[in-house]
Amino acid sequence: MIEVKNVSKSFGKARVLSDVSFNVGNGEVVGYVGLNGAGKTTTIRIIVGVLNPDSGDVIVDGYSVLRDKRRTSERVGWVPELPIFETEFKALDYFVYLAGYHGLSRSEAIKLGKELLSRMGLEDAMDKRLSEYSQGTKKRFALAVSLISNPPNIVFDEVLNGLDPQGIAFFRELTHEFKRENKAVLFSSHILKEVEQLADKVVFIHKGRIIGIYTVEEITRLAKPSLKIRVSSNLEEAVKILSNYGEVVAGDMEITIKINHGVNPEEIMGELVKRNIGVKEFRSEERDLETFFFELIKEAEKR
Ligand SMILES: Nc1ncnc2c1ncn2[C@@H]1O[C@H](COP(=O)(O)OP(=O)(O)OP(=O)(O)O)[C@@H](O)[C@H]1O
Repeated sequence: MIEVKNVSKSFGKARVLSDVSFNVGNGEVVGYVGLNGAGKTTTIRIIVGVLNPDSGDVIVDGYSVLRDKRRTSERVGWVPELPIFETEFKALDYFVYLAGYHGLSRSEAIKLGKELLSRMGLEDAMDKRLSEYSQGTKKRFALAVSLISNPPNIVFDEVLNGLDPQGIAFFRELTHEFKRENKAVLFSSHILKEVEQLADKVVFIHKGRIIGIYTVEEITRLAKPSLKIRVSSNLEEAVKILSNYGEVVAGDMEITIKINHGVNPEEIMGELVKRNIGVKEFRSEERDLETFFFELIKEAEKR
C-alpha cells in the first residue's frame, strides 16, 4: 500500500506540488491524471525515493520513504516514462548484472531473468543488445527489472505512451495480473480511455494540487450526460424549454445540453414534441472521463 501524505515540493521559486495526499490500496489500480506539467512525474519520483519532498512523506507498506528508503525502494517497482538503457550489454546479461545489486547469485539471477523476460514477452530478445531495443521493448525490460524483488507495489509513469496497440494490451493484461496478486498499482497517464478501462480509482492533479479523487463508478454517476438536439424550427423557444433541464449551449439550429442529474432524456423529448418543436435529431453524447476531467479543471480554476 502506498500512502502519499501532504507532500509539497518546489524547484527554486516554482511550487510544483502543494499538499498532495492520496492512497493506493493493495489490489487497487489507481490512475494518476493531469495535464502536462501538473506534477505527476515529480510525485512518482518522490514515491520511489529518487527525490525528497520539502514537506510531507510517503508511507509504503508502513515504512517512511524519508526514514527507511532502503525498505521502501525494495517494495516499489518503478517503470519510468523513458527508461534509458544505452548499454551494449545483452538484455539477459544486463538483467543478471542488475539482479546482483539485489543480492541474487548468478545462477538465481539467470533463472529469474529468463522467467521475467519471458513473462514480459521478451523471450526472443534476451540475447539482443539493449541499445538496439525499441522504446516499447525498453519499457518491458524496465518492468522485468522492477520485478526482481517481487515488489508488492508498482508505479508506472506514462507507461502507455508511445506503445502500439499490442503493447497497450500487454500492459493492460499485466495490470490485471498485478491486481489479482493483490499488488498496489499506480499509473500516470493522459490516455484517458485507457485510464477509464484500467483504473478502479482516479486521482486528478492540476497545477500541483489534487482536485479530485473518484472511483470510476462515481465518475460514471457524476459526469453529467449531454444531449445534442437539432431542431428544424423555433430555436429560441426550444432553448427556453431546454434551459429548465440543464446547461444549454445553442448553435445554428443545434443545441447541446448538459442535463441535470435525475432528468430522463425521454422527458425532454416529450416536452419538445408537446410544444410542437420540430426535432430533426436527438442523441445522447457519451459521458467520458475526459469531459469530467475538464469540468474538474474548470471548477478548480474558479476557486
Ligand atoms: N528537476 C526539476 N527542476 C526544475 N523544475 C522541474 C524539475 N522537474 C520538474 N520540474 C517542473 O515541475 C513541473 C511539474 O513537472 P512534472 O514532470 O512533475 O509534470 P507531469 O505532470 O509529469 O508532466 P508531463 O505529463 O508533461 O510528464 C513542471 O513545470 C516542470 O517543468
